[in-house]
Amino acid sequence: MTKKRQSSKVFADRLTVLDPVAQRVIDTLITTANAQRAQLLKRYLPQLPALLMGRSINFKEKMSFYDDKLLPIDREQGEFLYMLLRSRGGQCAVEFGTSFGVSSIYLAAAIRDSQTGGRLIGTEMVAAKVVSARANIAAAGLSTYAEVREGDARLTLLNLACEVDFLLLDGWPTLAMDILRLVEPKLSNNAIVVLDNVGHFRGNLRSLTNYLKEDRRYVVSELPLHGGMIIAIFKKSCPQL
Ligand SMILES: C[S@@+](CC[C@H](N)C(=O)[O-])C[C@H]1O[C@@H](n2cnc3c(N)ncnc32)[C@H](O)[C@@H]1O
Repeated sequence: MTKKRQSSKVFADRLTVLDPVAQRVIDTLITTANAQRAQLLKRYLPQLPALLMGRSINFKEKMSFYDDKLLPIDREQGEFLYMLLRSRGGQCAVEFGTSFGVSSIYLAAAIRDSQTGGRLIGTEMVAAKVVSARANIAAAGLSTYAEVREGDARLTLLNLACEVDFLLLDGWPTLAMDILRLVEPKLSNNAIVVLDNVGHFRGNLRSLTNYLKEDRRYVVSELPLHGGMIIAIFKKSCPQL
C-alpha cells in the first residue's frame, strides 16, 4: 500500500482536510486572529451604519493599523477552498492578499494532495507579513507548493507565466476589480475565481460583483461563508456581454 497522507481526523469534533502539522499551524494563526477581533470591531464601529446598508467605506486612512492583523479566511472557507482546488486540480493557483498565510496553507495543501505538480503564487505588500507567511507555510511543510511574492499585486501579478486555474481575491476590496482584470486574460477554461468579504464590504465590491453577474463567461454563486463569499467558474469560450 502506498504511504497515505494522514489527515487530522478530529478538530473540534469535525473532520478536517489538513494533515496534523498544517492543522496545528492553522490553529495557532486562527487563535491569534481571534484575539485581534476586538481591535477590528473598534476600528469598523464608526463605519457600521454604512457597512450594514451596503455602502462603500473609505479604506485609505491609517492603513498601518493592518500591518500586524491576520484577517484570515475562516476554517470553513479554508476547508471549502481546499475541496474546490483539490477537485479542480490544475497547475497554477493565484492568491491576491496572503497576509500571514492561512489561505495559502489550505491552497498549497490542496495542490500538494492533488499531485498535479502545480503551485500557488501568493502576493502580499506588507514586507513583515511576507516573512511570517513564508515561515508559516514552511512550518506547515508546504514551501515546495507555494511562493509568496512581495509587493503590490498590481505589479507582482503582471506577466504571469502560467495559465491560472484558481484565483482567490482576498486583498483590499477596492483593488479586487483591478486584480481580476489583470489576471483575467490568463484564466484557464473552468478556472475558479473566489471573491471573499462580499458580505462585509458589499458597497466596495458592488461593481465587481455586478461585473461577475453580468458577464456571461462567469457562472456565479454567493455562499454564506464568512458573511458572503462569491464563487465563479470562468468559461473561456462563452461570448462576453
Ligand atoms: C484579508 S487579508 C488576506 C488574508 C489571507 N488571504 C488569509 O486568509 O490569511 C488582505 C491582505 O491583502 C494585502 N494587500 C492589500 N492590498 C494589496 C496589494 N495591492 N498587493 C498585495 N497585497 C495586498 C494586505 O496587506 C492584507 O494582508
